[in-house]
Amino acid sequence: VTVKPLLPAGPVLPHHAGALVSSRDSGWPRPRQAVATPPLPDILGCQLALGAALVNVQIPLLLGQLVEIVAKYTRDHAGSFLTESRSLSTHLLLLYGLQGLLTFGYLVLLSRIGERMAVDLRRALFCNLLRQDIEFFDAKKTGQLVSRLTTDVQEFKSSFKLVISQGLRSCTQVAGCLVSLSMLSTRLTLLLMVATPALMGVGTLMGSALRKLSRQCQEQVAKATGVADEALGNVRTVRAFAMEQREEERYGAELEGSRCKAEELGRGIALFQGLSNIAFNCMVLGTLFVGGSLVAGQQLTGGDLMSFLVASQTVQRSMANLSILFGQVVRGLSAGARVFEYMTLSPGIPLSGGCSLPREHLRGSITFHNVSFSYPCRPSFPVLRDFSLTLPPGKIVALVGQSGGGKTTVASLLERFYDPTAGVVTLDGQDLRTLDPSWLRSQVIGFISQEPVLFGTTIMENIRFGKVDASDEEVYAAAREANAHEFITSFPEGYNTIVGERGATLSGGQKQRLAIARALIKQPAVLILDEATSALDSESERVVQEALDRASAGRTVLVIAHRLSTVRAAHRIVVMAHGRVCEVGTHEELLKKGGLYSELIRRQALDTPPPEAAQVLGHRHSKS
Ligand SMILES: Nc1ncnc2c1ncn2[C@@H]1O[C@H](COP(=O)(O)OP(=O)(O)OP(=O)(O)O)[C@@H](O)[C@H]1O
Repeated sequence: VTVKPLLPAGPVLPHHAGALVSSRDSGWPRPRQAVATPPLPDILGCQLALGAALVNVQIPLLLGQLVEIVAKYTRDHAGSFLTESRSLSTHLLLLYGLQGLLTFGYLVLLSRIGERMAVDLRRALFCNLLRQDIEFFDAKKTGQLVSRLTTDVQEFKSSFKLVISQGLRSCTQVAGCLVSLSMLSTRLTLLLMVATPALMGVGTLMGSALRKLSRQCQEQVAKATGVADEALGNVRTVRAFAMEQREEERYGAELEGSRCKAEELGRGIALFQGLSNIAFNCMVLGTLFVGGSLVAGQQLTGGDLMSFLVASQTVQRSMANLSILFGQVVRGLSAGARVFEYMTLSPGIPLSGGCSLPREHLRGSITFHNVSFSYPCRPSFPVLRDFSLTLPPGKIVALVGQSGGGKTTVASLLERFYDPTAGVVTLDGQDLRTLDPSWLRSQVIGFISQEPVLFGTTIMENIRFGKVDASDEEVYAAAREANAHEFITSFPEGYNTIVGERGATLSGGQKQRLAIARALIKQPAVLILDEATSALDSESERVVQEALDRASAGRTVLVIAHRLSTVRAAHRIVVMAHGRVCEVGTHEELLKKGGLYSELIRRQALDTPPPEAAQVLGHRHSKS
């Protein structure tokens, strides 16, 4: 027995801008440990943003001084305007240049930091999601998980970027300009401090109503997209039922709903813009009016009034930015919380770690000892009760019983998708819980289900999914064993044929044979066939069954079957009812016994079309 250390059960956290290191354990890249101190680009980005804001505070003051010189020449017409204004203009030009450079610098850095952070978050989240227990996926919708990977990370990244680019800049500008303003004129500043928050309050109220409307608008668009997605994704069903017209109408109705909402939002934004233009212009007029009377009373110079106007505009713009930013930050934080909620989840069954048995000593004997089990999402509904079963090495055991009786659940426990609530499952006498799950799944057990899922890549890659490092020769051998080589080579692109999304360009029988090749390439000691031929027509079934019979030789095989005609050859047939084993024997023994199995056979014969029924019944009569 070789023992691998258990992977740390803790969450996978992203390294902020970090590269990933490959983990041999899982085959998935895992992020390096999170670093405690912020990396250099973050600090530099903040410093540049701060610098740009401080330069912005300086500019109104210099503009005021320039206006003073202009006013002086308008009054006196003496001396050289160019000479007097040269140094100030050069200073301003330099500040403009510096401000542009700093803005360029911090935006580049910010974009770099933000994008890398988003990639790190997505990778770490995806990595952690793939590690979760199957029960986690039972309870969650795929769309919800994908949305955390896309929309939520995007929202979190945007608000992070906004906090630094706008938040830091706006706060610095508000603080700096308020100091400048109070130095220019205390009375005007007090007036501004009363008027601005009042206007901001009204603006914030209107803004939150608009945001609510915008959310409703997005939800309506998402609804319309959902309808289109469903119709396009299930186009075959839509075509088969000639429901194109109805789907068009459904989509049209949702689109109409989103148009109404979007127009309402447009009207709201227009009103907001119109009112805020009036408010800002009134503020300018008010400042000019009060400031002008101060200038007339020689309490303020014309240049100072100009500085005040520019600086007060900067304060108003910055405060407006901050109020928008607030809503964005709240949304970003809740998106971040949703992302981190899944990133800090730890699976109950680790992906890898534990013992593995050397291949030469592996016999493939499986035993369920008094296993009881309920699905975690339905804990009060027992699926298996005191269930005991032995799969002898190299033998075929068939599991039959009523639909919903728990047959697939037995296979899921064997794959260790779940752990039993009570009792033990063993492989060659070793409790499955002590064995390395990734070794068990990738090297011991081959699973072939009723509806095989293929990936939208080449046939070669799909078969190699069973053994990542398999050579081309191994792939060909597995395909031959699965009766698939012939049809694959008949395609113009052969093994490089792209199978389409979920294998849509292949027939059911072809998909199933690729799934068999994919399972066989790992040379599993134990094979689970869960209703593997039930979705096929009789000709495909014959070809697939032939491949399965060949694959079953010398392996421990668990066949789960509805159609009892497919399990007659099994070394042992186990009949399940109410989560327990109620009969065990060969086909003949069970027929002789006249219990549940013979009842199932009788019922199936009645349901089966005449020729097959005759065959089943004929077989039954000849044996009994
Ligand atoms: N992921 C799940 N979460 C909760 N309950 C489940 C889950 N999968 C199956 N069940 C329930 O467990 C019971 C056994 O299901 P299972 O799929 O094992 O039956 P089965 O014998 O394989 O049925 P069939 O022959 O129809 O495929 C059923 O009542 C089913 O509703």
